[in-house]
Amino acid sequence: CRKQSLLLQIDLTRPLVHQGPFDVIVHKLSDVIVEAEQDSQSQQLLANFQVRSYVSAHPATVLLDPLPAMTRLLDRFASYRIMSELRESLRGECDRIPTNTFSFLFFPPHAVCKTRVAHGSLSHEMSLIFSGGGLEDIRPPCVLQSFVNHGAVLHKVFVVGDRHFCVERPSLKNFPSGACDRKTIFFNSHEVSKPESNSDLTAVSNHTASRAPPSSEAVAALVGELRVQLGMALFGVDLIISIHTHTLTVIDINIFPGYEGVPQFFSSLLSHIESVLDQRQAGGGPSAATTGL
Ligand SMILES: Nc1ncnc2c1ncn2[C@@H]1O[C@H](COP(=O)(O)OP(=O)(O)OP(=O)(O)O)[C@@H](O)[C@H]1O
Ligand SMILES: [Mg+2]
Repeated sequence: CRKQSLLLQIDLTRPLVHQGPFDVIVHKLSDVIVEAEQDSQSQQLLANFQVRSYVSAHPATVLLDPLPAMTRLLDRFASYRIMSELRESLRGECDRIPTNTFSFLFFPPHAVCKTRVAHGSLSHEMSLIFSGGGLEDIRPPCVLQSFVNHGAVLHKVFVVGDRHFCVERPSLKNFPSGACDRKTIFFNSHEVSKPESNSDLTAVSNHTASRAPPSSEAVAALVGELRVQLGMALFGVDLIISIHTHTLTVIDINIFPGYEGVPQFFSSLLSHIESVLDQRQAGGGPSAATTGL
């Protein structure tokens, strides 16, 4: 009967309850949830969707991904907490994942300032500050992350259930370490780390270190741990490798990232859905099924 399954696009202008029944709902509501705080049209879309009440009325429906898990990642405070817990839990297995928590007691050479809200168009407006004086330029609520020189290479890991794929993207270039009086640089993250990005901020000098990819064991350990901690199946992790210490730093965890650069996305998603439905049939129960694991 699975062979006869249908793929339906949900019509957000009609109540979800009139459109099912669904075995699995795959959604990308993160931006709509953030925009609904300001925008009445997005509020209306969410009101129509009513996925929470749909899932409580249909507990066997698998939601990819569950809203509480996903909503947590809309707040960079929460995702940075997850990143630092990750470091603790991987300490034994993988010493290559260092701290990226920021201490206000010691101003690091440079810091990247990001909005607290992690989704929506404003969340990509960032700044790079070079001294304690640069703190005057930041607009709370925000988070500060130590800037790591990483040779202008970003490694984006795309997770689909138990599979993951790694692609390289442009990234911020290296800056000379040490105290300096350089002015704060304001940038939009999409100008530096999209496949087509071509910004002065990503221009690489001849002295850039060679681009060794991250260790596949380290990435697998990291992804495995994150799947458990997040309870999500569709997420991305952005990694950089320090040119000085060669350690990996997690700089970002993304909800349902743009999988355009992953040709295997659709087949991996289908096979993940098959395995979740098989678990459900075998009596895995709704709570196991809705975790998206
Ligand atoms: N700690 C850091 N050290 C060095 N560069 C950083 C750091 N954090 C961010 N960057 C640079 O800024 C870019 C954007 O950062 P980040 O991934 O947090 O933004 P985003 O807007 O959340 O991204 P996404 O498009 O994945 O949603 C990175 O791709 C990288 O080039
Ligand atoms: Mg990112």
